[in-house]
Amino acid sequence: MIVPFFKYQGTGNDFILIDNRSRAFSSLTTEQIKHLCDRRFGIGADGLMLLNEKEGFDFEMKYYNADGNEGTMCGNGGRCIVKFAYHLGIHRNQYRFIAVDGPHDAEIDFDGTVSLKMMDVDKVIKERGDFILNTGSPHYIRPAIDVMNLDVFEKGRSIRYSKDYEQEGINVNFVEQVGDSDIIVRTYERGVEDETYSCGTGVTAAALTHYHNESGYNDVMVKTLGGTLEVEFDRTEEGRFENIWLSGPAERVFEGVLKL
Ligand SMILES: N[C@H](CCC[C@H](N)C(=O)O)C(=O)O
Repeated sequence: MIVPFFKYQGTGNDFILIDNRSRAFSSLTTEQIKHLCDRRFGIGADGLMLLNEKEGFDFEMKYYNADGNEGTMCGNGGRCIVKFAYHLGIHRNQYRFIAVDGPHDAEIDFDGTVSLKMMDVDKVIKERGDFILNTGSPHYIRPAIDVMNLDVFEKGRSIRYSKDYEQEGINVNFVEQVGDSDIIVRTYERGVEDETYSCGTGVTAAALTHYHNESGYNDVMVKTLGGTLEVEFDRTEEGRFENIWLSGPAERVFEGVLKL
């Protein structure tokens, strides 16, 4: 099988993108996807996405983690696939696509920044100072001091493989507050089973737990190892999060052709 592919990254969270509108690549196996994402024996990426055609939407996003298994929602991947759609000639003022967690709106700004609307969040569990919430993917948030010097791999891995999460897995984010509306986030990602340079749903989850306005509009700048993302949202009186938008860069890095 000949597979034309494109490599994208959004704040250093990197993905293989495949145009599957012809349905020619729907039969990629877990082993094949894992191999393509391998950084030594394959192309190398944190995840792989298929862009599928979908009635009633601009496209469908099908996301796989680097371990080859279908993942839950990927925020940076969602932003990258919108850029990919644009590069494939799908031009819209406002995009609407369907992903595993439901429909998403998205926009490409004049400077190339991609903004993605995330699903509403109404449940945040607080546990001994930590937070657990689902922003399309499940996230564990642990506030941290001096996060840049933290052993994120070891500490993240131990939470991810703890009794409560061993089975389903969870993404683990360490968050340092550096200003009223500025945070630094480092993430251990399940399915990659390593720290990634950035995780969009994780950054979103971290921002939601670090609101500065009790209710109403909030705007949080989030620094990751791979760059800065912005999260805007409304917090209702009841503590529900709505109109959540994740914004930042999403770039094509290279393209190639693979023989499988
Ligand atoms: N990197 C992704 C998260 C991928 C989700 C995956 N790690 C899972 O929980 O299945 C993001 O930008 O949101």
